[in-house]
Amino acid sequence: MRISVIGCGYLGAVHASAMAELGHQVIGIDVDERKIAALAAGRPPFYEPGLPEILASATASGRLRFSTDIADAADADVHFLAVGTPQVPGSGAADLSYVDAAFESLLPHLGEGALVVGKSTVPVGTAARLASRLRADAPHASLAWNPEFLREGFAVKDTLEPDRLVYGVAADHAASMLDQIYRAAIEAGTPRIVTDYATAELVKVAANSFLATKISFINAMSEIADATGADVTALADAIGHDARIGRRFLNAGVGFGGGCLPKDIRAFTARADELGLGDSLGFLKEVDAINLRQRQRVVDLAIEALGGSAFRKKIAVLGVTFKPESDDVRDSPALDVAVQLKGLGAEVVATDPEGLENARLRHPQLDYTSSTHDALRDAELVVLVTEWREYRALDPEEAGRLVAGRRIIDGRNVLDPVAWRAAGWVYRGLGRP
Ligand SMILES: NC(=O)C1=CN([C@@H]2O[C@H](COP(=O)(O)OP(=O)(O)OC[C@H]3O[C@@H](n4cnc5c(N)ncnc54)[C@H](O)[C@@H]3O)[C@@H](O)[C@H]2O)C=CC1
Ligand SMILES: O=C(O)[C@H]1O[C@H](OP(=O)(O)OP(=O)(O)OC[C@H]2O[C@@H](n3ccc(=O)[nH]c3=O)[C@H](O)[C@@H]2O)[C@H](O)[C@@H](O)[C@@H]1O
Repeated sequence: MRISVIGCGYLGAVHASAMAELGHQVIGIDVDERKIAALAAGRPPFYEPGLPEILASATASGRLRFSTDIADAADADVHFLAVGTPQVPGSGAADLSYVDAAFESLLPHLGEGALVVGKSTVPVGTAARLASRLRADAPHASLAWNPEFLREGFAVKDTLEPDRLVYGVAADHAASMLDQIYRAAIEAGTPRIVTDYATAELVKVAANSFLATKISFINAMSEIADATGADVTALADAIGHDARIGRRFLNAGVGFGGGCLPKDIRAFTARADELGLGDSLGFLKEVDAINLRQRQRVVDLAIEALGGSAFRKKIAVLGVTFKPESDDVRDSPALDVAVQLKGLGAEVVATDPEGLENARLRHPQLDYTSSTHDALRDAELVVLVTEWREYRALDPEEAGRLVAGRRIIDGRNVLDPVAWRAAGWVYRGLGRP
């Protein structure tokens, strides 16, 4: 199939490369010239394990090209829309201006029988609106909504071997075209749900809302655990053995961040409000509030560990990205904690294996180092906020020789409290006695 992918960010660059890996002829389009130049040269503009390999092989084979000119997408049979849908500043609603602009720019280039496939996460009702636009101005083309469930850090595997495929379609031929694209996954047994536009749009935000709720649930339990001396990690293990609950996504800590979960639950709530159904999703506001409270809890624990004030104290912040195996710092709890501590007068030194470039752009006021040792050296407090493997593997004795005070806040509950305390550290996790 000839495919275009419009928007080559975290989602689109991986999707374009993975589609070429499957043997399709792909063109990636983006308005960002630097991004396109890097991708065309076979260099991913962000960190994603596995992407360099498939991008390099696909660009070298000629199956994958990139352009900033949407007219270069005109030959494609299928056009994936993968542009951003960020939060409107000051409101929870999704900003659809990028989707609308990309869609409008594509309209004049749609060939006979072309299929436009939405991948971006959008408020329910968006696909129906774009479909009616197609009927008016490009009736020879049609629309499908095919939400994406990939996780950063596992994006290549999740794209090539998804848990499920969801197609929101208005006609059978759209589903057949998508089947041709995803033939390899379908033949490998990937479940495929063919449904209407509204359901497909809702599946995506419902999935992210459920995941966010699961995390906030366990974080609420961690607050109760802290107040009662219980251990939230043992609690998660115990309830997680019940297959109906499941242990995954029950890790208490500084909470969820990133370019998706936080904005998606807010956009879903805003859409429900528009539909007059605000009460139905009222609990998502609580999910959001619990999540933001976790960041404050980490800051409060830090102050407490420092005897009541962070002023002029050196604090090593381990991690700036919203999760390991990604360089993404969008709505990162780790960076939020670092910024708050800096605001309280602390001398914050943040470190991260992959996220420093993005963090510097967003928060130039912080001090950064790429060396974990330099961050730890003479610190009076260590705050672990992103559980990169190298931080999980820190040796308490070795780290203890670098710091000025053996105090650590484990914002991800990933260290062994017994080992750290045995090495003389004051250890605090969230919901761990
Ligand atoms: N990042 C992720 O893990 C996932 C993201 N999503 C959804 O996918 C969408 C994209 O997310 P990300 O890739 O993370 O965002 P991103 O911000 O990394 O990428 C969006 C890209 O679209 C480009 N763009 C904006 N307007 C354009 C236009 N008119 N024409 C061509 N390109 C244009 C931007 O330059 C940027 O490179 C969002 O709706 C997000 O919720 C869904 C699943 C996973
Ligand atoms: O719509 C999206 O963009 C994507 O959002 C999430 O993927 P992602 O944001 O890459 O990261 P997750 O692995 O879901 O983690 C999200 C956040 O939750 C936090 N988290 C995760 C699990 C957990 O138990 N506890 C916890 O605090 C992570 O640290 C991270 O900050 C979903 O998992 C994907 O299925 C979805 O496609």
